Amino acid sequence: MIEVEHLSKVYGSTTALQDVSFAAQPGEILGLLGPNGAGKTTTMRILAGYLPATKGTAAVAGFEVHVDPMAVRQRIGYLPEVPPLYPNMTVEGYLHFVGRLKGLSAGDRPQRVQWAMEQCNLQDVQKTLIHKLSKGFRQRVGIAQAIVHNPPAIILDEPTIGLDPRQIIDVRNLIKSLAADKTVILSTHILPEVNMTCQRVAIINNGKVVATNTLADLKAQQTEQLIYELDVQGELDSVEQSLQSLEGVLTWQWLSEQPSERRKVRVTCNPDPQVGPQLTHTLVHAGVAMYEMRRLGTSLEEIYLELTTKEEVDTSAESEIDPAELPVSDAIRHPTSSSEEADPPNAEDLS
Ligand SMILES: Nc1ncnc2c1ncn2[C@@H]1O[C@H](COP(=O)(O)OP(=O)(O)OP(=O)(O)O)[C@@H](O)[C@H]1O
Repeated sequence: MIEVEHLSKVYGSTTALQDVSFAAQPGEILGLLGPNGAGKTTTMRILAGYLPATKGTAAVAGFEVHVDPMAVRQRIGYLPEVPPLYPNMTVEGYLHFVGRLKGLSAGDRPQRVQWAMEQCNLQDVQKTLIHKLSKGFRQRVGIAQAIVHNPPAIILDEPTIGLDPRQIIDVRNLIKSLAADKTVILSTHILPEVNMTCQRVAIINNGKVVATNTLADLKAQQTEQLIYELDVQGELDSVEQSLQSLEGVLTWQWLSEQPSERRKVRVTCNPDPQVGPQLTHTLVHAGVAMYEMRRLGTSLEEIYLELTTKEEVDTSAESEIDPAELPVSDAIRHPTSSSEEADPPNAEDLS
């Protein structure tokens, strides 16, 4: 139903997406998971037809976005990060207005608006002005405007951001009910969101898809390796030669470049439990001082962190903050860069 193939997007000197591919089928909720700035919004805006891709294709129900944008817009519902609402309209009036923009006939509109309000549990506030609604209700109105024309595909950009826990549960349940007969893609930077709502996840980092799988398979895949983080002091060559000499060591990656030859290194090994003791023995024997050796777990949070910090770490040798030293939950829930401001509501966003 939704197919994205080799999508790239360049904004001036910023490459926001590089060769991104994934697909989602009817009845499925696919989570697009990644830290701030990963490229989630860019992907969604291209899919919704609001932004041209630099390369690659995005298609909905067999229609390519750049070839037949009108056909795609009729088949897709899009909730941007900030819903494009008109605060001085009533909920019902606004949904009629959006229905008209989306090409619903005057005869069909009352029934479709009623249906969207029922789906999103908005009947009690249908005559209320939008600016008087709570954030949770405004989010539901945002979802209602995305589904009012009954599209088979829905894309939701961070649909639960800023909601309180009760509202989050309500919106998640609403999304699950919509997915019964539709294809839903939602973006989030929060792992629990995917865990709670999605069957499958595409993890995106620095504009690239670094994993696509069910969460269960993702976990199974990662437990085929053991990962150790070492804090060592010694000649670089001695450390690297020691690592190279061990059969169980698959790869390693320096996490920090620090003075006085003390560094952190992340070592990926095959799952043989003997590799850990062998590592210690070989390094100490080579005259390398070991301050710490930590085996990284395989919780989903750690897997996500591993997948989404790899490249950052590789290229951040000179940065003052070592991402590997951030607490896992902080790095995931409180990424350092700020969110992109969504476009201000305008009539084009409603079309
Ligand atoms: N209009 C633009 N002009 C220039 N660069 C942009 C523009 N929009 C996005 N970018 C850059 O493209 C990259 C991807 O941004 P995007 O908003 O798609 O990420 P995101 O994963 O949705 O992030 P967030 O979770 O913060 O919304 C970032 O580096 C961002 O700064």
